[in-house]
Amino acid sequence: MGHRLIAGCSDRCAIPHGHNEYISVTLGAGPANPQAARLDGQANMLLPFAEAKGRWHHFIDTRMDHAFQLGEKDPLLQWFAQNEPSRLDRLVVTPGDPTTELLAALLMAKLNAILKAQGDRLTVRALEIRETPTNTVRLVGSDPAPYLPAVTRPPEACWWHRADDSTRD
Ligand SMILES: Nc1nc2c(c(=O)[nH]1)N=C([C@H](O)[C@H](O)COP(=O)(O)OP(=O)(O)OP(=O)(O)O)CN2
Repeated sequence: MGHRLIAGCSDRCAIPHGHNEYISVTLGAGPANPQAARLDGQANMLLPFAEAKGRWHHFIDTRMDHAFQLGEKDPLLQWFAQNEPSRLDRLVVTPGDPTTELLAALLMAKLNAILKAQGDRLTVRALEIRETPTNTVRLVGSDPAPYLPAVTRPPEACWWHRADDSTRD
């Protein structure tokens, strides 16, 4: 992925640069029906691994991999809108700078929305982003709300609360 941080980190961080980020997710039995966590003595799967991973991997592989993460006030957004509008869908637009902390919270919200749309059979227990070998952010639990910046628009107008593949509004 690529990104830049313009709100006060450092000159170095304000130059567009990239990281090979690794995102790890821990899932548990879903909240919809805790009884459903008991294995049935036959197939003995909460959900086939392929099904549990498929939707999320599709989002990560098609929308996060090689994306350019920009804060919603970054003037580079306007540049893409004017000069390369066909690439707008390759942007991940964030409320404020796209730090690792923020991305962890946004992606936890996105995964919550996706799992809910898949029937609440699984729930997030933790999400970790390793940005570099020396920088890792790990959110434990399933509620990113305490970390998400306050935004004035309703949840459905925020891509991270929608179960679709959007990464901007
Ligand atoms: N709290 C945060 N601080 C910083 C973040 C962040 O997401 N959250 N991000 C950055 C930049 O992305 C920067 O590119 C990475 O930081 P840095 O540690 O300087 O990266 P290095 O690969 O140079 O790490 P070294 O261990 O120093 O080699 C900055 N800060």
